Amino acid sequence: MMLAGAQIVEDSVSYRPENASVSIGANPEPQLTTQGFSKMPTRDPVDIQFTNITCTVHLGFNKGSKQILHGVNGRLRPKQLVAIMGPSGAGKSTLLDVLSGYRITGVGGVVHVNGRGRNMKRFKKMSCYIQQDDRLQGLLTVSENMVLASDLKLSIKMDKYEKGEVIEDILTALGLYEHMSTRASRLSGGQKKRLSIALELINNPLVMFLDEPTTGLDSSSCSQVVKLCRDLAQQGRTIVCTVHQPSASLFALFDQVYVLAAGNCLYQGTTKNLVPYLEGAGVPCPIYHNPADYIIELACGEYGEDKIQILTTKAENGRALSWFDDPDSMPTMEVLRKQCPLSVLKEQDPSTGNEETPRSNQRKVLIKRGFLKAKRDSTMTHLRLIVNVLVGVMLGSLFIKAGNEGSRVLENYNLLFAILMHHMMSPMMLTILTFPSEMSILSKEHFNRWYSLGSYYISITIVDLPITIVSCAVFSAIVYTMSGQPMAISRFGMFFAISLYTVLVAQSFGLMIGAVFNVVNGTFLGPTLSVPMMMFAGFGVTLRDLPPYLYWGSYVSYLRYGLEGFVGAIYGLERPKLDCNEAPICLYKYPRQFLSEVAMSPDRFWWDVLALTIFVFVLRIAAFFLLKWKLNAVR
Ligand SMILES: Nc1ncnc2c1ncn2[C@@H]1O[C@H](COP(=O)(O)OP(=O)(O)OP(=O)(O)O)[C@@H](O)[C@H]1O
Repeated sequence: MMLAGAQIVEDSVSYRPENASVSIGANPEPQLTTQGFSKMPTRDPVDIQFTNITCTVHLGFNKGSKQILHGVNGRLRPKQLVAIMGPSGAGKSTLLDVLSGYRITGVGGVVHVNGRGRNMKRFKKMSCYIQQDDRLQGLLTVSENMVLASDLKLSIKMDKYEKGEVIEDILTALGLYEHMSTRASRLSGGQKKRLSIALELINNPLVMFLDEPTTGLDSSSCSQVVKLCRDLAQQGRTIVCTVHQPSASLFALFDQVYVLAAGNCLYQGTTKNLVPYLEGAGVPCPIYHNPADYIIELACGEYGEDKIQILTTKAENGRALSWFDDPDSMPTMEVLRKQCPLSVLKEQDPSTGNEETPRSNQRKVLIKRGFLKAKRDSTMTHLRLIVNVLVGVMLGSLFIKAGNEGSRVLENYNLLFAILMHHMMSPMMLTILTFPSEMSILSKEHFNRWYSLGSYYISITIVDLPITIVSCAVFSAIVYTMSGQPMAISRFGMFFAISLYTVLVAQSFGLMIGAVFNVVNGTFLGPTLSVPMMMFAGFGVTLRDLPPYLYWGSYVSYLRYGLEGFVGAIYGLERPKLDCNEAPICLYKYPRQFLSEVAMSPDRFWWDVLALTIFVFVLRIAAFFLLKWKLNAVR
């Protein structure tokens, strides 16, 4: 009999397309139960205390700054499901960002974990952050998402059957087992949310932060997700969610609530103590009124701004612990430190790097995932091929047989520049348009330590290479033969090499822009920054005619090396005189004459290759550092 876990592994390893027989509509939503989720936390529970947390953002040049959190305090107890509540703009997501360690800029205050100042590296190893938008690999099925995540997050010493058992356990507990062959993009909102949780549960985190896990869900899905979180918390985890305005029944599912208004804490304690707390503060909750609704109305200032002040003072901005159950028995920091001595922490601290698996494994899994995504997104793969064939045929027809005719040398030169434009624009724009959409998933997975940025970067470079090479080869073969360029393997090889290098440089340039700017700004910047490159390429204004003070431009324009390389490939290598069949006088019958006219030397081909190689490396490395900077800057 095959293990069910192995079934999951087999399913995804063979990359079976979606199982049409598994239909969301046809199957009733399975009941969620973490009773089946056998993976209990393996470490001591985590008690988090935060003191005087502030967060300030800069609003831009000359616009000053804005303080979002005003020195809030609080305690997040283990085995508790904690709700951070408050009106829109109160600072809930910001507080969650700070507590999870996601936000680092403009943050003040201290976070203690089990009585000690937070060690970010250790904390990240025990926690995960699930952001509001579901950042899933939509092209992959549930089981593929899980298998690839387990390959990245579980020890490489575990075999696929052991990993399969973990996955099966989680999917069953989260009611996703029936949907494991469904693509993530086709799941319902609640199922997507559960898949986001399932992916992070793989390495069994002790602390989970969830930003608005109930937003956009119907009441039944809301309570399913919250019950799931509560069950996970009861197993020994610390789970913190932000919620907008829960219904009375949903509110009752939380153990602890933390209410924010304009960056201040109005209440911190158990859900059932909220009503007596409000009564004690002189703002009693009306009978038959949902206390969750009432405190939000108070936080919005509907009953007067003074009430906010009263509640903030009474809650001591989160310092007061008297509204917890049994506040006197709550362990002090000293007790917590004794319960969790450094010697134990030392044993628990893995000696490996930031991620769970070695970088070689990360690269292998990411490359596998990249190829699978490329295979699934066949439209894009086909489109790239078709565009290259079409443009190749179009240019080939426009400049048909221009390559060997002495009277059409200038025409052929135009063709070479047009080819260069094609190699520059299509890959650059494709990268600028597609890369920003990858950023949110990259940011989530990288923050949750699935892989290093270097592994990701190398994998996307490798995954794109085959289709880039094939498209470029197809285009080159079509345009080269149709336009009647000299039929010599060496010349075609040189022509293809320059084409490929130009594509790689343009892609790297697009990556630099896509890593930093959004689609709108990138779409403007990419072509705009390419114009000076065209000016300095030596087309229109020859390199000889460039004013001396602008000559430096020709060195920084990769198109100059591309054009020079093309000219070297076609007219260099001591090319004999050209045919002169179509006109009585052929000005450039002798290729050397033409080369001197455009101020290009025939023997610079290898210098051009070297320059383009340097461009590829420098721009790729620059794009990597810009990406790294961007990932930190958004935090
Ligand atoms: N980078 C930023 N620059 C300027 N203002 C910001 C920035 N980040 C957050 N804010 C502001 O800080 C306040 C709190 O934002 P936050 O997203 O934490 O609120 P929230 O309580 O989670 O709201 P919602 O429930 O609507 O998501 C808002 O007024 C928001 O506009």
